[in-house]
Amino acid sequence: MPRGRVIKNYNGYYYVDPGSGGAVECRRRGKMKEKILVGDMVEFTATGAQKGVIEKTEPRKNSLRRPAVANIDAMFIVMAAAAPDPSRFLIDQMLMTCEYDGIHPSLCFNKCDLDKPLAEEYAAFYRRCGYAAYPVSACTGEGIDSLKALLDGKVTAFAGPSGVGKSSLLMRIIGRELAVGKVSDKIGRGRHTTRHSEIMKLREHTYVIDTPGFSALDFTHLKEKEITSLMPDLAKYSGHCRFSSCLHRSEPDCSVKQALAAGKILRERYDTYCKIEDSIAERK
Ligand SMILES: Nc1nc2c(ncn2[C@@H]2O[C@H](COP(=O)(O)OP(=O)(O)OP(=O)(O)O)[C@@H](O)[C@H]2O)c(=O)[nH]1
Ligand SMILES: [Zn+2]
Repeated sequence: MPRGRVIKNYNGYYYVDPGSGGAVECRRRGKMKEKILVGDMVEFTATGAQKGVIEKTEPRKNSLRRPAVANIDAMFIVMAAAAPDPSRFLIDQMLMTCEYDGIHPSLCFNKCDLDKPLAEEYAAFYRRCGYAAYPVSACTGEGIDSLKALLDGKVTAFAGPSGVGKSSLLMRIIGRELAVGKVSDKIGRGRHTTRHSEIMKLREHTYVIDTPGFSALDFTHLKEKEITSLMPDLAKYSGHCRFSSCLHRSEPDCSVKQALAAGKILRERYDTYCKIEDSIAERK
């Protein structure tokens, strides 16, 4: 049975990319119970020229909750070096949201043409926390080629707050390379149009996804212990405290506090942890 990747879900149709020959417009088999997400690998029966019926979805390796997309190989959180100014707390929350969905993201600091030293500083900071980070400029094209090289053979999602230049960046990346999908349509869409997650095919085996509506999780429903598990740089130390119930605040022999004092955990990251831990405690 032919298989392919769902690249778009629109008006009850699923558009499935079988790898070559263009997208196949599919309905789902009525008796199918499972939800079909953009990004899912599916098996389908061909029913006509570029038409088919999805019979089955294959197991997912991961999925984002909002927007619901499956099987992401890589994810970039896009922030601007300036205009709007980056907020470490927001960046941390977005990173943690990806980790919660089982995706270890990377970062792009766009608009590096506005403040190169700041973009570099932010990137260096997050590299120290264990995240790949790249200063780029959608305007001047700086850093775009190295970013493009990272996309090869993967499905890469881009997420970020409004105004950071995510659309401009995607436009730069996709440029003339686009093989499938109507990107000018997509990128040119007005601010008030509902945006769907849609996978854009750059070349064989290489796809990018815009993730409109991606926003930070509400962490207050998590257990305090889960918070460190979403921060790999803290998680590395959190299992070694004297008390297994340690919240890494004022407890004695806390290995997180020791790592903080030794500069192995960065102060701003610990501050994020405390801020979220406080919000959980307040909610109780
Ligand atoms: N200086 C500079 N400005 C940029 C760059 N990239 C984008 N911009 C500008 O930033 C503004 C926002 O860019 P968009 O691409 O619309 O940003 P977005 O993140 O897609 O925003 P939403 O559509 O609201 O999600 C526009 O005025 C762009 O011209 C860049 O690399 N440098
Ligand atoms: Zn501790």
